[in-house]
Amino acid sequence: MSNKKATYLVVGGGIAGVTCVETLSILHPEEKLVIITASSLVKNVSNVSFYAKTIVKFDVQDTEASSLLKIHPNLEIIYDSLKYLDTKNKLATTEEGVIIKYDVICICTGGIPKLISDSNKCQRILGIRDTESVKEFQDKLKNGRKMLIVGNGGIASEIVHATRGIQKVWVVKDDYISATFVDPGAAEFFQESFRSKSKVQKESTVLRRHIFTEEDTVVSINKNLKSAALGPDWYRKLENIRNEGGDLELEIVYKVEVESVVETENKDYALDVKLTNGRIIECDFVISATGVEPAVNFTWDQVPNRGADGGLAVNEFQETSVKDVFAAGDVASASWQHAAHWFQLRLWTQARQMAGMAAKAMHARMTNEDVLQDFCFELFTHCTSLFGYRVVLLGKYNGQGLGRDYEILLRTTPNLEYIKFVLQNGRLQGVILIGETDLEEMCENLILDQIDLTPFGDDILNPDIDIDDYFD
Ligand SMILES: Cc1cc2nc3c(=O)[nH]c(=O)nc-3n(C[C@H](O)[C@H](O)[C@H](O)COP(=O)(O)OP(=O)(O)OC[C@H]3O[C@@H](n4cnc5c(N)ncnc54)[C@H](O)[C@@H]3O)c2cc1C
Ligand SMILES: NC(=O)C1=CN([C@@H]2O[C@H](COP(=O)(O)OP(=O)(O)OC[C@H]3O[C@@H](n4cnc5c(N)ncnc54)[C@H](OP(=O)(O)O)[C@@H]3O)[C@@H](O)[C@H]2O)C=CC1
Repeated sequence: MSNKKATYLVVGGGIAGVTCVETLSILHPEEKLVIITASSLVKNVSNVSFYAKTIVKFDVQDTEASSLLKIHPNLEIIYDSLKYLDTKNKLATTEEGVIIKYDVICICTGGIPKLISDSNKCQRILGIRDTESVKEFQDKLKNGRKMLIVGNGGIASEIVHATRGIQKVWVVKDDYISATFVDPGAAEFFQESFRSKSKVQKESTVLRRHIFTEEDTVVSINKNLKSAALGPDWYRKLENIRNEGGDLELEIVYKVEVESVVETENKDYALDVKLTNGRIIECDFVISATGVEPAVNFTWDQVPNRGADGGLAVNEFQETSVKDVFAAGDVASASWQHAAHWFQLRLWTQARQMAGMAAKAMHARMTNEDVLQDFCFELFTHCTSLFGYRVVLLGKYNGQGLGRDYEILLRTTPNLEYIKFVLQNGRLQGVILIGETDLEEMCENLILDQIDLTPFGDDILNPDIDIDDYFD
């Protein structure tokens, strides 16, 4: 057992933990900082590019934790896991018995996959989170003939897009695909592109305005780690597996869930998966891409308040209900009063933004300064790629929380672009941009400034009019 002392203690080597260390190394390099990381590889952000003020795209790689020593002269890395936190005496104890006395601490322990209920009984139900789980998936892909994918968010969409040479049954709760990120129209746009496969073929542009009615579906946004979560482009590791067979059939089963998974003996396939509509699907294995739950995997003298999703409830400065205990990334639950166009989704970008905010607030606590919440929490932004297309989501892109009183303006060109504006009282509330639309900056401004767009009518999305000219 050894005792150590640090002004700042950060727990976790994912994007949140590393960002917190990096920000503190700029703000307070002269103070002692300790990071506890369970893995020698930590996450590193590079090639940061700004599409607009708040719309950021970046690459994420694994890097040796020791590389952090170069940026912070007073950093100590402890390769271990946090076991117990005594917040009254400000003592953190690791699995190996190291005790660290800290002044302020930031918990960045991430999340774990939230799997379907039979997963504890069956080895053939996999979740994807880290490099180890992808290796297991790769092995199953090499030998499998048929997989069932359950879930309708980021991971399921990427797996369906990236895997070849294996039969896929995609089971979704909704009546369209990729519901976490897009609306039924965008889902149809993606499916059209699966069908035609030819993305270069330019077809006629369709522009339409849609008044939201009772019949329409409101798309609701939901809700012992060894290494950090994967991120953009992880699925490229799947692309070369079993591609000799070419594309096999993809079947999408809508509006159902998995009721049970039973391992079979002496049958062609190892699993019988029973769906809530009574159908039984035989397959080799199941991918449960059904979301993430916060990883609060250590004990405390006093447990801070939790959010509805089980995460550590944090205020706008990322502080939990226990003084001097901060939290950021997937483990945190954003419990402040959100700005009109922001909400929480567990994403790289938000892990990075929360951790930067936590570091600033921790520094302010140590130096008795005031701090303001960062501007990035004014607007939800997400840049990603789905089914081979660039996707940018801004604000209330699916009308989240807008009730039934909003309009949708759409412009779509099959295989090229899909643009959706969500308007309320003539003002832009959210946007889905699929393809190379070059509209990110204009949309960001229109949402943040809440300009009344009524005078422009449908011209706001007319491809023959350069709308930027209106605002010059
Ligand atoms: C397959 C996949 C693809 C994704 N793709 C994207 C994407 O394209 N775009 C996007 O924006 N987001 C994506 N995400 C989400 C993104 O990866 C997460 O939101 C982000 O990584 C969360 O970062 P974090 O630092 O909070 O958590 P994590 O990355 O989970 O890091 C937590 C770290 O804490 C460590 N830890 C846990 N418990 C302890 C403990 N007790 N003591 C010490 N250390 C501990 C873990 O080992 C880990 O290193 C993806 C996630 C997955 C799983
Ligand atoms: N490109 C990107 O930005 C990517 C981001 N990620 C991130 O990684 C994390 C994990 O990804 P993922 O697992 O796809 O999580 P997501 O939260 O993206 O999606 C989970 C999906 O599973 C559904 N679901 C939840 N429980 C069940 C159930 N019991 N049966 C059937 N469906 C269910 C959810 O529906 P409902 O919402 O109705 O509960 C939702 O459609 C997320 O934070 C995600 O944002 C992952 C991959 C790519």
